[in-house]
Amino acid sequence: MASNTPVNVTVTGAAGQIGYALLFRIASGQLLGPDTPVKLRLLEIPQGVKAAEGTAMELDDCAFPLLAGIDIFDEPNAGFEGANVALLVGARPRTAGMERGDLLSANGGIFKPQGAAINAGAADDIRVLVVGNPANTNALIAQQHAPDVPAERFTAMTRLDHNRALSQLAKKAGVPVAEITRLTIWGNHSATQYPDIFHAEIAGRPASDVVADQAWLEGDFIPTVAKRGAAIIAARGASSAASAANAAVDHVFDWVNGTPEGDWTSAGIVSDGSYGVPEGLISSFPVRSVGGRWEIVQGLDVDEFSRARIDASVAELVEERDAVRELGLI
Ligand SMILES: NC(=O)C1=CN([C@@H]2O[C@H](COP(=O)(O)OP(=O)(O)OC[C@H]3O[C@@H](n4cnc5c(N)ncnc54)[C@H](O)[C@@H]3O)[C@@H](O)[C@H]2O)C=CC1
Ligand SMILES: O=C([O-])CC(=O)C(=O)O
Repeated sequence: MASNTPVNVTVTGAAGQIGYALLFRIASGQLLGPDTPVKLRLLEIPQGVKAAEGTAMELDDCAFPLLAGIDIFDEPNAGFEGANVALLVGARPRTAGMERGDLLSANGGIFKPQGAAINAGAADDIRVLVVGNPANTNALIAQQHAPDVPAERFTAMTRLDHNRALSQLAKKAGVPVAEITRLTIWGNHSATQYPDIFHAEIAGRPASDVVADQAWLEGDFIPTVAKRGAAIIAARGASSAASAANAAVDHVFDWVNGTPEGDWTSAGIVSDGSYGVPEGLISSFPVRSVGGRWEIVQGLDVDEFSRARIDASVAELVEERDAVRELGLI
């Protein structure tokens, strides 16, 4: 994507806590690389515009050489006009005691008009990352309302789960994060997600040999990663923000620039039926980014232990899809 023409990056929920952690990193060049100028298009609800203006003032004050402009909108058609990258962050965050299912109707309505606006006015090469929860199903709603945009351009963020899993496994194995490859998050960005270490490698050796601790895997690793969002809320009194922004940067950077040779990452992408995930659902898979497109890593053995966990998370995605269908959101 490197060129002198600025890339239009639309960020919804720009005045929120993830927005505040994200915008400065985009403007500094971390989203698209150090040679790509960006124009920011901040989309907020009317009550959020003033705070977004304040953030825009601070962005100005950073004098980022790659920041070619900032515009602020309170209407989706204007916000997504000409967008090359859209980060759909704006949504209602989960508060203590609330499960993602509760959020479906509160947030579903936001993503229908945003999908339609992307369909109407975004650039031909638009890439969409949905961060706002429930991310997979919100991405599905937006995608369903953008029939002229290739479905593969709509993705949901499970990179934060992936990074959390990397960090937990690195701690257990006593190795730097950089030595771990081929981890996978399967399914939904929710407590049913399945962080899978059975294909992961630690310095080139199977992670399950290096760790070889089934009790830790089942009783510690999987629940720690899957419930990390709730643990952060309990500790911080607010949901993950800087780590979520970091994961969004990682996701888009890899999508545009490719995943490292020999490794893969995790992203919620539209299923083509691989690994028994019903076609059309937006589910997390092991993915490589090649030539600017996500590809599902094929041919991995899925044993009974993994199969049951993938199936449980996918079943939740099916339930969410059916629920938003009933609400008339897709
Ligand atoms: N996928 C993931 O890994 C993660 C997802 N999240 C989710 O990200 C979302 C945002 O989180 P925070 O920034 O902490 O929330 P926040 O409440 O601090 O900010 C949300 C912002 O979105 C704005 N907004 C609401 N509706 C909008 C609309 N229709 N158009 C444009 N802007 C709109 C609000 O005015 C607010 O400024 C939440 O849904 C949260 O659950 C959070 C962490 C990780
Ligand atoms: O759990 C939440 O509500 C926020 C979130 O998605 C996460 O931190 O993974």
